Amino acid sequence: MTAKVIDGKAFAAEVRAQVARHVTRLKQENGLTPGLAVVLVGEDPASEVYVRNKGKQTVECGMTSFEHKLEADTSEGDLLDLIARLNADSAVHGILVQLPLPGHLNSDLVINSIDPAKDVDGFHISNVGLLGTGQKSMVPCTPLGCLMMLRDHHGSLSGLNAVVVGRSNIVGKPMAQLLLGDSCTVTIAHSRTKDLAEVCRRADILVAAVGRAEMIPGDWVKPGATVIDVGINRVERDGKTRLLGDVAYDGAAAVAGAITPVPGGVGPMTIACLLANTLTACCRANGLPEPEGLTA
Ligand SMILES: NC(=O)C1=CN([C@@H]2O[C@H](COP(=O)(O)OP(=O)(O)OC[C@H]3O[C@@H](n4cnc5c(N)ncnc54)[C@H](OP(=O)(O)O)[C@@H]3O)[C@@H](O)[C@H]2O)C=CC1
Ligand SMILES: Nc1nc(=O)c2c([nH]1)NC[C@@H]1CN(c3ccc(C(=O)N[C@@H](CCC(=O)O)C(=O)O)cc3)C=[N+]21
Repeated sequence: MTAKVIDGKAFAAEVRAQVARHVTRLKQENGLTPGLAVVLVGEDPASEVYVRNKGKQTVECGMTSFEHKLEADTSEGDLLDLIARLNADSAVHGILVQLPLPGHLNSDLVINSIDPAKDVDGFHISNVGLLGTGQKSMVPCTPLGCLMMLRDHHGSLSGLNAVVVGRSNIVGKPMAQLLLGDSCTVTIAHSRTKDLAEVCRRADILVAAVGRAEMIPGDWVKPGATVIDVGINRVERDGKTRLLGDVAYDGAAAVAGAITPVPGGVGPMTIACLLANTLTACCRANGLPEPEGLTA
């Protein structure tokens, strides 16, 4: 079997077009322009590329982008002051603080200082709790993008065996919650999991969010399974920097039913979902109906 390639780049372009249509209507009918503030502390080349892409796509969707680049040695107090100003700013509907933060900053404290209604990453403890109890929340962008692609491919996910490799707060855990919400039988695997190969082979849906280039070989994939590769690993090969997923793509694509590539899979969907969340936050803040199909 040769897997169907799930084209995250094309899917993301559709999501952004949908967001842009809603933004046009919000402007015309309600005089509102959704605004997204991105805060980057310190210099990390990969983060800067990501932040620049986000800013560009935010503007292309008709929204306002506010970028705040702070020195690596910014104090926690100064960062919390900035977040307080963004919380109070009615032109800002979404706030994203790029992670990881430099070591001297307490990221839990920083994230939990964001107004949960503006927490478009869905990392605030209130949003985590709401998601875990099946209540309306802000849903983390990467897992939301994965869920959209899975629903599109499968229709219903009910009763499928899903294995999520990785248990981080930003990908693995919220991904597992969303899959459970769609009635999958969910296993969360991690670095202490015994016989990971065997666990993976049971998966109808295999989500890899580890951060180790090509650690999941093709023979861990159940024939016909859907493989979602969240990993973004920069690797030097033949003197060039290449982007590799957590899954050994060629081997997995030979047995899977469907697979997301890296690049061009989950990454573009993450940014599209960030814009969708900003639109959703703007609608909620103004008591307007939420856009359909753009939330979990
Ligand atoms: N495409 C996108 O939009 C995004 C991509 N990413 C990428 O996804 C990947 C994961 O990110 P993130 O969740 O933040 O990473 P973290 O480092 O926070 O978490 C990695 C997880 O993988 C587990 N793990 C590590 N080694 C193994 C192993 N040998 N076997 C099984 N599990 C293992 C860890 O287990 P333990 O808890 O036991 O240590 C941990 O739970 C990275 O490549 C990152 O760049 C991240 C965010 C967005
Ligand atoms: N508060 C916070 N929220 C995040 O969502 C967040 C974060 N911090 N820190 C870093 C990770 C990583 N992440 C990516 C998003 C898009 C691509 C992406 O668009 N990738 C392209 C390739 C881009 C390239 O060429 O480098 C692709 O996969 O096709 C990658 C990675 C979001 N993260």
